[in-house]
Amino acid sequence: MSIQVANLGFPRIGLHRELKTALESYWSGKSDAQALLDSAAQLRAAHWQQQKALGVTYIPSNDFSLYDHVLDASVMVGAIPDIYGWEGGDVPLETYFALARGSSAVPALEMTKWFDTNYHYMVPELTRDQAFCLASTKPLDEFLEAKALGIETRPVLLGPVTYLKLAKSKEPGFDPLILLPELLPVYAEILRHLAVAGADWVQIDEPALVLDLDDRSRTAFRTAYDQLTAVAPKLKIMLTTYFGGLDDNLSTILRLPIAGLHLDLVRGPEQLELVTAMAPADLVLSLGIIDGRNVWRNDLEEWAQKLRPVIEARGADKFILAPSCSLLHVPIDLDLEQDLEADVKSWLAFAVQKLGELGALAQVLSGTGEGAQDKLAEAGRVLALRRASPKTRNRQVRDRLADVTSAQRRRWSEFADRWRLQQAQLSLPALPTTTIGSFPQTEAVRKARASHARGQLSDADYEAFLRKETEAAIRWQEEIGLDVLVHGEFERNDMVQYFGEQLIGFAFTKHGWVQSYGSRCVRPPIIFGDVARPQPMTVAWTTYAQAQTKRPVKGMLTGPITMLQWSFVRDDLGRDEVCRQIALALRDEVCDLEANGIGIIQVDEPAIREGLPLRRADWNAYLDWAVDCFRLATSGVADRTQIHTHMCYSEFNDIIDAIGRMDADVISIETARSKMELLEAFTSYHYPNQIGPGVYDIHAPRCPSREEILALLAKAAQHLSADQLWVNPDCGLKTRSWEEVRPALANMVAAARQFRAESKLTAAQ
Ligand SMILES: CN1c2c(nc(N)[nH]c2=O)NC[C@@H]1CNc1ccc(C(=O)N[C@@H](CCC(=O)N[C@@H](CCC(=O)N[C@@H](CCC(=O)O)C(=O)O)C(=O)O)C(=O)O)cc1
Ligand SMILES: N[C@@H](CCS)C(=O)O
Ligand SMILES: [Zn+2]
Repeated sequence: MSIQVANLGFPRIGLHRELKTALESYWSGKSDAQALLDSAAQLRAAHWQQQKALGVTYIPSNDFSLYDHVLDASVMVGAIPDIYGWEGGDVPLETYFALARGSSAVPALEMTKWFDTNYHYMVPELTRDQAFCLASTKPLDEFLEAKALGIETRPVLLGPVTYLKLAKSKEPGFDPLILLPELLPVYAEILRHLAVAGADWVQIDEPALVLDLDDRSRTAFRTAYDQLTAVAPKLKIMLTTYFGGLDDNLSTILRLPIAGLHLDLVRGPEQLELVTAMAPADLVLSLGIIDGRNVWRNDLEEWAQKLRPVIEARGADKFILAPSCSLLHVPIDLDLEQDLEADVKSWLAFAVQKLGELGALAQVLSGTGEGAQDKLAEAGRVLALRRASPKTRNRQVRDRLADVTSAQRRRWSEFADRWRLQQAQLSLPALPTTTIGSFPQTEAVRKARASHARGQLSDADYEAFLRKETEAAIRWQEEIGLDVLVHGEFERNDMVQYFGEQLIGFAFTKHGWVQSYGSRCVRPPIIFGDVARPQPMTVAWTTYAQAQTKRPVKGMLTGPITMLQWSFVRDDLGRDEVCRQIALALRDEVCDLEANGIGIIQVDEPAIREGLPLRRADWNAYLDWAVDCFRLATSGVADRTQIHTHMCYSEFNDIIDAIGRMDADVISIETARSKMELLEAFTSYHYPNQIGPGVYDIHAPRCPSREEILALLAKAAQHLSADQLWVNPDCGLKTRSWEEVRPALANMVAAARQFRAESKLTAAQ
């Protein structure tokens, strides 16, 4: 009996971001719906064929999405809020994209982070009297589409309990989980359709099972799977968990009448022994042994040794090999990368290579396939070379870190004293106005960078272009009367990649795109060695901008935790240690900016909340080192230098104490979208430092009026004292156009002035 390989999800965006191109062309009206649907179908077909060629037995379908799989689940169950005007029947593409991106008439659904990843999903919005119905048969359609191509697939559904746990309601005090009895019949209906169409297995994703669960949630799992397993006795359910171990939820799961259980053995390796000892003899175990969240080549021989006795004891037909989670979170194909250093490249595996690794391991464990054993030996040889490589260690960096003192993680004086000195230096008005850093990354900016990268635009011409953009941005900020200016980040491709490209210990890819949301992608850098900064990274552009104006220009850096969180991190050193190394490199940058006359420096940490471990028991350890790293990066400056930080996409309640301990002089946060609700965490904490609650929702194209901004400022002033407040947008403006940004920021400045005048506030206290 041979061991089979499963995949849980293939990246959707396409090797050359074909989905991005098709979506953006459709949205801009350059192509029609049919062209978009054709491109999507071509991508699905190519991905199924490729997985088949790689020897995957359980190939996923319905893992593809035009925008987001959680949104697809909402559409499948007909959970479409009334404002979108859907009246039943097929959900038009227009409605789907209105939910995803908003339209001139309606805002988009809220978007937030998918567990602890940098992928964003559209939050389901449910009401107490929510009715569900099967509004889309996408899982069935895609199963049949693959079947017509001669490919048997295993459809993927987002599980009903996780779906409800991710959902929100505008009605206070209502927990969407009470809607489970109404939701389950829709899941039952789609399962029946799949069974009739000939599906053998269905993969139902329940990543909520790796979270801390209360008894109600555990009962919900029992209710759901008791019912769903009875729907179509021949359709086997592979209950799929990932992003962590099951721990205290394990016994609940093992009592469910499911046919298969997928375990993330990368995040929860200890589960293997426990589950194989406790699981019913007929339960098929899908072993997630290849990291779907990282890019390192695997030690397959080690896995072979670990798995052999287990497989012998339980029987090969009771196991499937798989990645730990969907491969959505990794780039597609390493073979495309021609510029990576050969040794670093040999240490890596992207989605295609990972499926190849699983195939080789399955063959070795099954005793089939020629040459598979050689592949394992080759992997072992390469990994030994990686372990011995001098590229991964830097004595100076290690020595310097060993010598870090607690004084280096503390500013000289308390905030109140620092603030007095900063105010004497900067003379800012009350409610100072500023922005978060980036200005529109226009087509011209992206084109110039692309031609520069292709060698078609010289260094001198590219720099001249960027100087022109930066200077124009400074002039315009002066004109509209902003108090603290930014240089606009025109030279940056991405707030993490830009720094990764300049630091030692990082590698970066040309084609390693990973979907962040919708058509937007990022190329996470790869941290393979100790991190060091060979030379200043931002001083030239910041000082250039400062030289154009008498007003203060904020230096703009990405913080250590965000650099870590949005990169692929080496797996041979603790994340905390890697983060400390980045913090030291950034500390030097902060000090260099100060030495070059920059009086305000912002160190962005939008990913600090996302990095919070999924289990509460692990929170404090993480927050302690995360705060330490931020302080190490920012405490090397004099009291007169003002340190800002910025956070977005965050609920702050869970981390408010850590935010306090970060001790930034000023923090800007995203609050406009929640109409200042997110500010409550700061109010109840009595946050003592300065704070800029966002007053302009940058996710929507619409321009906020002066009155709207005034109302938000008044609300913020009810939460906090007016002399603590700054006025700024929710986040950077890189995804917006100048046509949208210009009037919005002018209104923001006008609103701040009016608020100051009406409240008789003068200089910041
Ligand atoms: C704040 N956010 C970020 C997150 N993660 C990051 N790593 N960075 C972030 O900023 N996570 C949370 C949020 C997510 N938000 C976003 C917002 C916007 C994007 C985005 O716009 N991504 C761009 C790609 C950005 C980039 O790398 N640009 C490069 C390459 C541009 C490009 O595609 N060039 C073309 C040629 C262009 C031409 O000729 O016109 C090419 O190379 O083929 C650059 O500007 O140089 C996107 O387009 O998806 C992401 C996350
Ligand atoms: N400085 C960055 C922060 C984004 S979270 C920007 O403005 O785009
Ligand atoms: Zn932001």
